[in-house]
Amino acid sequence: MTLLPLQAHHDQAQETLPPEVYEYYASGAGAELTLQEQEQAWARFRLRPRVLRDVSTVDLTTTLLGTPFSSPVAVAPAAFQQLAHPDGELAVARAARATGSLYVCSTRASRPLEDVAAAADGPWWFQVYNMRDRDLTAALVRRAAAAGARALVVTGDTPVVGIKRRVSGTRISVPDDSYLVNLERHLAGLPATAARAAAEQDPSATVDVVGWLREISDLPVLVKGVLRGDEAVRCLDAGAAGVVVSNHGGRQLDRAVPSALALAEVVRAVDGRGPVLVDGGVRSGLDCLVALALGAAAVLVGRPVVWGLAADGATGAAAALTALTDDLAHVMALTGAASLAELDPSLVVPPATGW
Ligand SMILES: Cc1cc2nc3c(=O)[nH]c(=O)nc-3n(C[C@H](O)[C@H](O)[C@H](O)COP(=O)(O)O)c2cc1C
Ligand SMILES: CC(C)CC(=O)C(=O)O
Repeated sequence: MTLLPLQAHHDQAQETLPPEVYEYYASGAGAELTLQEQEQAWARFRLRPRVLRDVSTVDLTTTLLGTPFSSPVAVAPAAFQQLAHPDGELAVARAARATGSLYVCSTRASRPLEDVAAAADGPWWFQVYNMRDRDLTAALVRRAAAAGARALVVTGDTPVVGIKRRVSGTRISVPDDSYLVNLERHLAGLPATAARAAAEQDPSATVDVVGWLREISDLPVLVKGVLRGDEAVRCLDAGAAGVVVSNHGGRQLDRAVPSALALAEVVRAVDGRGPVLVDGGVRSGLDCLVALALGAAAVLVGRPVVWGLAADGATGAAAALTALTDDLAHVMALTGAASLAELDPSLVVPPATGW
């Protein structure tokens, strides 16, 4: 069940955003089976609480790749946030700073990276789309590193962009000044269509991209979009510092397994070699609790932050993060856990069958 403040943001965004923009954010690929199943999948787990523990204070602080955060609820990378609110990524970065959450900035940010970094004014990570023009990718990554990104998150599930039928009739055409804001200076006056072609994801990219990104940036690299244990190991063997279990919010391969059902296998396979983060359909403290108990180091949220942004700028995005964090603290108390270290798989009963 979606937390009430998140539902209110969603409803307000749906009422106020131009319909094609709302549909762009809300939609999933194909018949949207993964999109639908994703939220429900978290609710298929049951809990085995502990009793009579001192939960007078619940400590949600955590550390990711050596950086402390106030909460394990983090902001997933989401493209073109200026379509939701004029402040776009700046507002979301400010929201993450206000709540002490990790902010992951998308390659498709619609505000200049350096301005986003200044708004984040603290630890943030940069999501990388490996573009057809490698020099363009390298230039952007170097700028992100220079602006203070502490890690790179390379998205592995988007060799080509999933077809969202809902928007295919009225496909939003992202204006060039939003699309190219971070790219055009590296593209030496190419016309907009050629620039956008150079900036497409490169479908020939392999896991070698992990080593390349490390080399050019000197930053730890995580791979996002992992849904199998063996693939997680392949990424780590290629030099990844961690992985993000994700199906891109149901926007890429329809019928991909919900993240909730992939997480335990990936955690087992990674076996402590690096952090495993997760996203997809997280809409309540209980969803976060299940993810953390199964071994996630942090839980990223995509659409709820976008709806908060659309509803009320930085204040709305921060309210979404705070609502999730407060709800997590509440259900942790009910589970008998006073800190994240007290969450473990024994608290969770998985669904009776795989699916
Ligand atoms: C509108 C939108 C844009 C997104 N843009 C990106 C992106 O630029 N890069 C990326 O790696 N993932 C992107 N994602 C996927 C999110 O990072 C995340 O995996 C997903 O939204 C999580 O699911 P949730 O929205 O159900 O929380 C996007 C998701 C949405 C909804
Ligand atoms: C440009 C797109 C691939 C951005 C994205 O990741 C998405 O819309 O899901």
